[in-house]
Amino acid sequence: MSMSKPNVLVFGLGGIGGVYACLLSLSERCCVHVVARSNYESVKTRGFRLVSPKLGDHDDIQFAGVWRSCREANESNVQFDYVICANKALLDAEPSLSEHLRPVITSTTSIVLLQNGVGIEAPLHESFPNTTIISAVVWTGGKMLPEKNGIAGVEHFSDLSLTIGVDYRANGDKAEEDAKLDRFVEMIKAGKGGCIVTDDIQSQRWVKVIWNAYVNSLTAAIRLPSHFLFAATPFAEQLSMAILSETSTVARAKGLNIPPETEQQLFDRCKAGIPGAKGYPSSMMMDCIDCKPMEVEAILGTPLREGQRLGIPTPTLLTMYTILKAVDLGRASPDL
Ligand SMILES: NC(=O)C1=CN([C@@H]2O[C@H](COP(=O)(O)OP(=O)(O)OC[C@H]3O[C@@H](n4cnc5c(N)ncnc54)[C@H](OP(=O)(O)O)[C@@H]3O)[C@@H](O)[C@H]2O)C=CC1
Ligand SMILES: CC(C)(CO)C(=O)C(=O)O
Repeated sequence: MSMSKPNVLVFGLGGIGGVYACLLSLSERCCVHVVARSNYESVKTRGFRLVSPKLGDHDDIQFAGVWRSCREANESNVQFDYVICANKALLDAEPSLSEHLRPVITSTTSIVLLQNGVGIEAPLHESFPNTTIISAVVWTGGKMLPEKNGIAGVEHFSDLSLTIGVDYRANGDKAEEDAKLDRFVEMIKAGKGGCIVTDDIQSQRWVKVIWNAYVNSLTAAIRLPSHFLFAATPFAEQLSMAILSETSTVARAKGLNIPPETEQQLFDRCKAGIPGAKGYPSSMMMDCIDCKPMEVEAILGTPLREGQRLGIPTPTLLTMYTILKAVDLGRASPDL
């Protein structure tokens, strides 16, 4: 890696990609390029705007490069030190994430995952065995804004923090991988983003997925925030604990560090809801309402399959997974 400013490519300029592309750009520690899809024309011609209580409001953030695809980004002849994946974690999508990224991955590129879900590193290790994969649990809130005066943008809300670590590759040089992580964390901190660095990113990812398997799946199934579950029937508590306990049991059986109070804490947080709101909404609920692909495989599929592999009964995960896969299929094939 050169000691000049690193080149960063953000793949997916949505809620989270938008916030981190702006944060890194404002840090002035790196050159930020983006691969955008629906907002490509607007970002290319007019720049991007950010609304954030922590980073301030900015109307004209200009990225070093705005590309339609990684292939196009590669044709610019820029070598990327970090490629940040902030698209939805869709493990069954075609083309796969690896296929999208392949043109920009060189021998010095690190991949950074800013995504929910588990089992998302494995296909990348398989495709790019010599590449450092940095994996982050995202606590930041970000949502795409409608265009204002023709300028696309993003709103940052709630936290601005990551729990982040290397998902170490087999036979890799740990010191070298840690140095790549440290350099990335420095850039995020220079941009005023919080980072908690961990040596055990998988345990952290699974704690988050225990929450997502619970809240995201139920709110997507009912297309309403979590308050309506508890208002509808006292059985909602039993269903909640079943999902929380099945996912936690799988994670512990994998040898991960899941504190014993996790299920109760997550249940209490969901039951209490966000002050002044009707419980918790979720990204999967929004995707379901908007008829967009849902992160079913990364949030429910991997825990379900890991449970089956380890001989752990997961009947509730099986139910939620199957129902949401069918909803996803219906969205993808409206004429069926
Ligand atoms: N938003 C949040 O507050 C939080 C999100 N997360 C996680 O972060 C990840 C990102 O979520 P979020 O930012 O909300 O998702 P969004 O749907 O807002 O953004 C994803 C972006 O990726 C773009 N994209 C997808 N495929 C391609 C492609 N082939 N080429 C170019 N761009 C592409 C989409 O483009 P297009 O606009 O065309 O669809 C969209 O702009 C997810 O895993 C989510 O679960 C975690 C915590 C909080
Ligand atoms: C923002 C948050 C934490 C809400 O549960 C989330 O991870 C999601 O919606 O996917």
